[in-house]
Amino acid sequence: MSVAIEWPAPAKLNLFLHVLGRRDDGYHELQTVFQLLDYGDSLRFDVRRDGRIQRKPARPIAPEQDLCVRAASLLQEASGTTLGADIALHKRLPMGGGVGGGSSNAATVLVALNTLWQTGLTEDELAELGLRLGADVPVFVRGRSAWAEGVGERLAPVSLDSSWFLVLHPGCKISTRQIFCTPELTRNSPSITMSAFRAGQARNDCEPVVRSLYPEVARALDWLAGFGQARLTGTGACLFAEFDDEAQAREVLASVPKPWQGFVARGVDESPLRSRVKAATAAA
Ligand SMILES: C[C@@](CO)(OP(=O)(O)O)[C@H](O)COP(=O)(O)OP(=O)(O)OC[C@H]1O[C@@H](n2ccc(N)nc2=O)[C@H](O)[C@@H]1O
Ligand SMILES: Nc1ncnc2c1ncn2[C@@H]1O[C@H](COP(=O)(O)OP(=O)(O)O)[C@@H](O)[C@H]1O
Repeated sequence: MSVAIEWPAPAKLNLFLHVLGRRDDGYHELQTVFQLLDYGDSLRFDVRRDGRIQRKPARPIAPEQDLCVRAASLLQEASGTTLGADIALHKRLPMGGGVGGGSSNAATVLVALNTLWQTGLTEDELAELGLRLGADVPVFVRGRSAWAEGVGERLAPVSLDSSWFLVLHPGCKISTRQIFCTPELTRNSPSITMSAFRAGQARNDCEPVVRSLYPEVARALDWLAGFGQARLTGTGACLFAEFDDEAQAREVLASVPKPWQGFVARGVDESPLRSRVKAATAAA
């Protein structure tokens, strides 16, 4: 069966990121707001009867590390289906950029193949499978901007007043693990409330560490601060600023110095993936 539909895999921003402590398993307890964007990668699927799972194009990630392939294999195993898939990924998001591209790809694979394979897992079951692939996968499975705690798996949907974002990529790739292993990282931030966040009492605890390890990110943050409040997303390397309208964001994008790159995107409470699944369910 050939299914030519594009399935969106949107990006996220962490509007703030507090590190509250470290768990016995080495993972860190966080508090964050995930802002979903209407911009990201997209995927296409062809269901295979022979049970094989293949990524197209095969590069740049080896199949055993590829989150698309790993997500499909996990769903295959959990559901017992004998079906497979060819997965075509159109990559727009920078990898290791803190915008959650790999996690979002994995979530879209879980949600799309659960539909195409008719495996019938619930959203909770898909989110639980996603968490095994990465801390950021559940928010993309659920497809709602959210207040998050734990390692990012305790999620409460939020309605944000956000409008447009300029997301800037300074060109370096940052390992999340490296930032969380740095001794100087603040690990004892107090827990805050949503109203404190809305009042601006929030920051990204990873920013001082990333600034000192990656001077290019520090330069980009200082440059963007000339146009608005510049913040790091996740553990970087991307940073962002919010604008009242698209035109302002695009004007700043046009002046981004080379070799930095960027994109402009709208903040959304509901992800394009969730909207797509709802539309498909309503039409069925
Ligand atoms: C911190 C965030 C905020 O969104 O950063 P970004 O990766 O988006 O920049 C994420 O939760 C990251 O999620 P994700 O990228 O899925 O991380 P994982 O693959 O699960 O973890 C990579 C490594 O980072 C460390 N890690 C990750 C998350 C966490 N809460 N505590 C940690 O200590 C662990 O060493 C882990 O082995
Ligand atoms: N399909 C994929 N897309 C992006 N990254 C992937 C994918 N599969 C595996 N990865 C790995 O996951 C890591 C984290 O990717 P990504 O989610 O884009 O960044 P971040 O967690 O910083 O937001 C990448 O550095 C890459 O090695």
